[in-house]
Amino acid sequence: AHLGRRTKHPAGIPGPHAWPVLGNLHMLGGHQTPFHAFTALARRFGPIYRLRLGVSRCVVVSSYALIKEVLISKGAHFGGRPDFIRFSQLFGGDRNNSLALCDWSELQKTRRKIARFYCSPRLTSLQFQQMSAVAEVETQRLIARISAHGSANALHVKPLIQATCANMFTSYMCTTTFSYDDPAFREFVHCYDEIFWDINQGYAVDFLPWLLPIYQGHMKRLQNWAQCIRQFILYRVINAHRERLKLNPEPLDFTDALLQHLENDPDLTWQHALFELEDFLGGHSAVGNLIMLVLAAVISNPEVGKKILAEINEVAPDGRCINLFDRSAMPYTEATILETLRVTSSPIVPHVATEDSSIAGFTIEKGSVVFLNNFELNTSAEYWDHPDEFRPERFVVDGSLVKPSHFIPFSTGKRTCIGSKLVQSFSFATLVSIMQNFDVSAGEGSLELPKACVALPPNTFSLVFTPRQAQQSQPPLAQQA
Ligand code: HEM
Repeated sequence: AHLGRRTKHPAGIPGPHAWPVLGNLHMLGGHQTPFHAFTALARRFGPIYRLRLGVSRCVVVSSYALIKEVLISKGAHFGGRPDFIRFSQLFGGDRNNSLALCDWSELQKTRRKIARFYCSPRLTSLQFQQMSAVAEVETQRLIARISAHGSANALHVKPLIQATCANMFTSYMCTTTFSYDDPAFREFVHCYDEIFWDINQGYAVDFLPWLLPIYQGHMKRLQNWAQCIRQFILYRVINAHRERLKLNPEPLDFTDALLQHLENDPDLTWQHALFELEDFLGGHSAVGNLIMLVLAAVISNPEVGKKILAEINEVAPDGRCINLFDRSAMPYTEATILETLRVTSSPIVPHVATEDSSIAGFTIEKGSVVFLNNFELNTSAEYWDHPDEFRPERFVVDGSLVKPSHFIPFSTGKRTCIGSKLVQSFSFATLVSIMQNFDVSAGEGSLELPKACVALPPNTFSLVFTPRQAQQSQPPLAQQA
């Protein structure tokens, strides 16, 4: 009876009746994901409604017009992040150590500025050339490794793809790479994958902090993964950079720039660089998961794979290695990555009102958590033709890639994703080199794409990689490596 009742909020925002203690938390259960619940509630209460999730006062915004109001026109009022305990556990007890989970501050502005220079290089810049070169080297190492496995058995390829992406990130940002066989590196990559999976799950303890005692084991695991990652970054990346910078203060890469900036600021220490690198290098995990999802989508939609292959053969008829400068000539391949982002619909990290404000004329109190329901934006028939179908061509108009303005997989406004260019570049490079070299087919495990989540569990489906006939005239890459 509670569920159907509309009550009047003092501020007038519509929303369901909230139970004592749980608030509306119980309403998120019984749906495939919390975002399915948000969408179902939007059908009843409209594009803005309020919820109370345990201790948190929340607002859910589901239309493009209102999402823009929160992120752009009133971005300055909604730049905070929620105080979920798990967020702090990952960053040494203080979520403000994290770039993605901290509240807005001057430090955050500066960190974003340094990061943007490296993460969003212009096509004509030296950084872009470096990114392309890194992608080429690392994808060739991946191809060699897959070739060495052979096509007789399915391959649990996720750890390998994650290691490739990790090396792309460490090569580009830290001028360092690691062997696939290095046990500490494998553990580092695995810990990130566990964290990425975990952070993409919703837990009641985020909203009911008194449940913490029964989540102790879970929190300890999170801390241990984060600790393992930081040890690796400290001993295998930062120490060498600090030593080299003492001899030559000219910054060679992102890590140098970060260390120099932080060491010149009396309020900051090199530990800030450690947390920052933890955050940035962790981006590789998102890229690796996305590549796995794109491969699953391509296998499940064979006509999509054929069209990507046609682009590959047109751009590189001689089988040469495709690089990032080829991207503009391969709109369908790019569109396949975008379509995967659309259907999986990675949630926008919740925002928090940092002052009293309003949305759609409704008063929003400081401290309210704002959920931006981009799942609705990505899957509603209001915004897309046949939204349930996997159709990359929706992003290709007259042979060019076109993104509708309501498609914001990396969000928009002042807290927009810093890594979107890295994602699009490295996922493109990995996808085309795999498809250029292998016919990829299903192994074991379901290839169904998750909804409202861009993460797959660390132990997920395997795939079969059969070398393409066309490549057989060239020396096998496994022998070249
Ligand atoms: C599949 C890949 C990825 C997707 C779909 C994605 C999407 C997003 C989204 C939706 C946000 C929230 C923006 C907001 O709150 O308004 C975000 C934030 C962020 N992303 Fe990504 N991201 C991806 C990969 C990456 C990578 C590779 C990096 C690494 C460099 C990265 C770095 C960040 C950072 C630092 C933030 C926080 C920015 C801030 O709060 O100021 N992301 N991302």
